[in-house]
This record gives sequence, structure tokens and C-alpha cells, in this order.
Amino acid sequence: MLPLANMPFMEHVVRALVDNGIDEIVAVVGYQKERVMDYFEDGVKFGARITYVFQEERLGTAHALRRAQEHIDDQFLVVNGDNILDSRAVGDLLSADGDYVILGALREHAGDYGVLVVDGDVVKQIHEKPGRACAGIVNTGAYKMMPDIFEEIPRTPISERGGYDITQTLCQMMERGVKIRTVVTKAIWGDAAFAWDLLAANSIAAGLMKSEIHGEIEDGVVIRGQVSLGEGSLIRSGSYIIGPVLIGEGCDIGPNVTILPSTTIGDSVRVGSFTEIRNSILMRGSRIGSMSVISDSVIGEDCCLGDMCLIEAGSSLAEVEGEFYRAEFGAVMGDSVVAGSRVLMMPCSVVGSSAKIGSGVTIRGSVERGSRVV
Ligand SMILES: CC(=O)N[C@H]1[C@@H](OP(=O)(O)OP(=O)(O)OC[C@H]2O[C@@H](n3ccc(=O)[nH]c3=O)[C@H](O)[C@@H]2O)O[C@H](CO)[C@@H](O)[C@@H]1O
Repeated sequence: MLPLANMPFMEHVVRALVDNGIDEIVAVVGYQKERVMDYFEDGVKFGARITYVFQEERLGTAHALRRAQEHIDDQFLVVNGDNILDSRAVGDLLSADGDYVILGALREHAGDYGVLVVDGDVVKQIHEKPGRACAGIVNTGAYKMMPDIFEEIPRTPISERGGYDITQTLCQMMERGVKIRTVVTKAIWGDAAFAWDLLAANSIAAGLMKSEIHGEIEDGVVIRGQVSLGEGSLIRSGSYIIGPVLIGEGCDIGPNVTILPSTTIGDSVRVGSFTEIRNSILMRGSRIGSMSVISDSVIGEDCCLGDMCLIEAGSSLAEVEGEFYRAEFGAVMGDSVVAGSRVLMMPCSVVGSSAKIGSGVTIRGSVERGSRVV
């Protein structure tokens, strides 16, 4: 449900399916399922009938798929709800020949995905997240399948990660001689494992959106490229906005604010004068003071940053739940973070929800949720 281009991740997926004429969707939901169900309801307003099935415990992708079994009696597609794929990628999968097709994509850094070993367009093996640096065809997690997969899933052994992986199920079928093909798409596909991956996905999604101006733009505002402005939003004089930029409803931006690609601003956001924002996501209800610079960052809902805050982008190690990952971004922030004025956040800062940061503080590394930094 995290927003990309001001639309929940999953809505991009649903739209890509509906654009291809798919009008029946089974959504496997678990964590915070009410948020998904309240938003999509029966799916009719999105152009498809959505049925929900529940996975109480996250026991892997094969286990998740099995929840949908009773609703499937014909060839079907499987897509991840947290990947961004444009409708051409779904089209590539639909038009590919074969009972079983894996949508592949070429990646220079394939090691963090399932890597496909192929002979022509036939998949011979899937190496699940080999880790090592390698280029190759990765499994996008989008598949065309037949209902007999449900006979194989119960024979899937538990993985080292402690779950039942659909990639393992498919490998077993290959060993039994079932032909599984791949179609390598050149269309847009991306996934988001970490909060900072949202930035790349957002920039893809923002580039796909059309410009629509519903709000008010004062005289003396420069707008170039694809820029959307929701109802009741105001861009004050002297502001400079270079798309792709999406601004939601009821926002108050400026005066003299600079917003650079690829930035998405949710509903009811306030950005104070002389502030610059680039390549960032600001979620609904957040407030940014004057003369601040926010770069390559994800700011959660209802955050409040004071004047002259600086979030610097760069490459560093980001800490998530005690593990360190090499990354390149400014800061990622949970919801309801409050920061005073003159706060400096060093590259790859990770700030937990409801943290309170005093004025003049420099943040390095991670701040636990709910903590107070002075
Ligand atoms: C084992 C497996 O499938 N691996 C694939 C999966 O890895 P990856 O490790 O990324 O798979 P995730 O854990 O992200 O799960 C994929 C999708 O299934 C959902 N989910 C997952 C587990 C679960 O118990 N319930 C559930 O609903 C997730 O919310 C997500 O939407 O996607 C990658 C593409 O992004 C592929 O390159 C990997 O080959």
C-alpha cells in the first residue's frame, strides 16, 4: 500500500492487469490486510473483480499461491503485489507460448534475484538469490501457470529461509520434464525490497503518469515536463518545478520552492519557502519547513521537519534491523517523525516512525522508532 506516484504499489499492478483485459483477480493478503481490502473493495472501480484469500503466516511464495487454489480452474497469471510492472510486461507474458512461462528480465546485478539458467527460451534451472555478482536473466516473480501446479506445491520441501518457494516448485516440475519457458521482457519491471528501493520504482511510475493540473498555480511559477497537481493544491509564486513531479490534493507549496525529478508529494503536504526537493517521496500530511534541502529520500506520513534541514544523498551503509546494506540515498523515514530546525541527516540515514529529533542534531546511521535524539 506504500505510494508510488501517489498510487499504492498494488494499484499499479492491478492497472497493468486490467489494461490487458484481465478482470478477475485473486489477491493473497496477510499483514495489514484491511488496508488492502478497504482500498480495493470488490475491485469493480478498478475494472476487475477482486477476491481475497488470507495467508495468516508468511510461509513463502508457494504457500501464498496455494491459498488461491480454490478460485482457479484454468490457466492463470501470478504477479507480485509489490513489484512494478507496466502493462507491456503483462502483455509479453500473456502472448508467450506455453503452459508455464516465467517473465524474465535482464539485470546487470542479478545475484539478489532468482537467476534463470536457460537453453533458448526453455528454463533449465532457477538459482534462487545466489548473492554473488553476476549479470543475467532474473525471475521477475511474474508467471503464467496451469492449475496442476497445485498438485506439485505440497511436494515442495521447506527452504533454507524457512518457507515454501514457488521457484523450488517450478524446479521440481522441470526435473519431471515439464517444459517451462521464459519470455524476457524489455518493458518496465522493478521490485522494492527496501524502503529506499521505492525511489527507483517511484521514478519509473512517475514517468508513466500523465500531466493533470487541477489545483491553483500562482503567477511566476515555472513548470516544465510532466507535472500533476491535485485538487485544492496551491503552488505559490516563484516556485520552479521540473517533472516528472506529482503533487496530491490539498497541498501548499512555496513560495520559491524548487522541486526536481522524480518527486512525488502525497495529499495535504506543506512545503515551506525556499526549500528544494529532488528525487524524493513525501507521503501524505507531511510538513517541511523553509530553506531545507531534501534529496533522494522517502519521508513517511505526517512527518514534520523544521527549517533549514539538510538531507544529503550519497553512498553509504544503511542499517536495517541490525544488518548493514550498501546503498545510495538520503534518508528514509517512517511515519510521524518530528525534527526541529537545522537537522543534518547524513547519507543513508534510516529513521524509525515517531522518532523525535532535536534542533541542530546530526543524524548518522539509524534511529530506532519512537526514540528521542537530542
Ligand atoms: C522464492 C521466490 O519466489 N523467489 C522470487 C521472489 O523473491 P523475493 O524474495 O523477492 O520474494 P518476496 O519475499 O518479495 O515475495 C514475492 C511476493 O510474494 C509475497 N509473499 C511472499 C511470501 C509469503 O509467504 N507470502 C507472500 O504473499 C510478497 O509479499 C511479494 O509480493 O521474487 C523475485 C522477484 O521480485 C524473484 O527474483 C525470486 O526468484
